[in-house]
Amino acid sequence: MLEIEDLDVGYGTTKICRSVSLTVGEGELICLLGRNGVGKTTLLRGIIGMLPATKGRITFNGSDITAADDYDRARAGIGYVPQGRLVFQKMTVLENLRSGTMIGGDRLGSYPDEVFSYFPVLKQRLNQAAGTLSGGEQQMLALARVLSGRPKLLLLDEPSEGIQPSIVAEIAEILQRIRRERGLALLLVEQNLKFARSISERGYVIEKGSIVAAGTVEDLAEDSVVREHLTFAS
Ligand SMILES: Nc1ncnc2c1ncn2[C@@H]1O[C@H](COP(=O)(O)OP(=O)(O)OP(=O)(O)O)[C@@H](O)[C@H]1O
Repeated sequence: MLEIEDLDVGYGTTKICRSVSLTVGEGELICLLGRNGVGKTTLLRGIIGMLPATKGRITFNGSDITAADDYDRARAGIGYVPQGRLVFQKMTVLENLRSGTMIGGDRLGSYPDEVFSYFPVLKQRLNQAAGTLSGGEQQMLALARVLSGRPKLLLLDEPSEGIQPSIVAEIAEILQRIRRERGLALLLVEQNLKFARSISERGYVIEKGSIVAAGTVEDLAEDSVVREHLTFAS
């Protein structure tokens, strides 16, 4: 579904990601692990079109999208939940959800009821300002908003950051369910190896902007890989 080949991405003349190659198959849950500041977010920004590729190619569902703008990539089915969640704090839960359906082409701003089957807590909070939700609820709202646009591939930037472990486990279960029921593919950026292991089968490790290891999550959880490239033990 997503194929990244030999990609360079950076800010202006500063190259951050170098010769990155990775794939995400249809319905696959893939993790990208790495310590702080190694280029994980930069790579996601390159995939969604916020930053231009200076080398390499991105193919999505058989189409070369390397030069496509961010709007067209979203319309093609790439959803993105940035680090820190970034919901509209002063808008209600309902207004936040409606903003997500714009990308799906539904300009009337309706939202699919099925998102409430995944996140029932949001249905009870529809008229509450998003900024008054707990961190875990805001993460669920950010996920639900993007899912309202019916993406085929979801890019998630450190969804477990700053969220209590029981909610992290709940989010992991919800993501598994969405994958089973909707065939959604996921590229999960994480530092939390335990969370990444709980939902992905395969993944990559990035260090200083380059992929330094790839394999099953069990391979990546080996002591030697963790010691050399990651922060968290399993
Ligand atoms: N807007 C920017 N302009 C210039 N450099 C940036 C910008 N954003 C990030 N960087 C630099 O790019 C490098 C990689 O940052 P990035 O946010 O991609 O790392 P990360 O792996 O996602 O880190 P974290 O886990 O801490 O979020 C860092 O050296 C960072 O300082």
